[in-house]
Amino acid sequence: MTDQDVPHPPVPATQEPAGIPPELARLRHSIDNIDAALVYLLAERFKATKQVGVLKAQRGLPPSDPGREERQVTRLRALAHEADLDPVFAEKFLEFIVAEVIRHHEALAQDHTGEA
Ligand SMILES: O=C(O)C(=O)C[C@]1(C(=O)O)C=C[C@@H](O)C=C1
Repeated sequence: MTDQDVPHPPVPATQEPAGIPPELARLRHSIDNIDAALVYLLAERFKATKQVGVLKAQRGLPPSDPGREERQVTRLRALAHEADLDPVFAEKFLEFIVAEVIRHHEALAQDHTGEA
């Protein structure tokens, strides 16, 4: 059984202490919504990369693809620029995620090698 199989109630927004300025409470509520969206978006990305990992393991392809990463970084930096987000931060964020994906791919490749 995985964590995803366990029924759980909807996750409420964070509980803020009484007496904080309403503007701060409103902004924090918005931040909570954005964080929730980020978590769901990341979960979808990892679902897709897991399938990529299986495909690569089955075909004996290397877990990482530096050429693809370079193209992604170029595109992401341009998007960040357009969106008024620090491109250096955007690149670091992608690097952080991709490093985790590669770790997953390596584990899948290991499992695949271990199969009879
Ligand atoms: O596109 C791939 O080949 C992937 O394995 C996915 C991904 C990514 O997370 O975007 C991860 C590792 C690769 O080095 C490049 C990209």
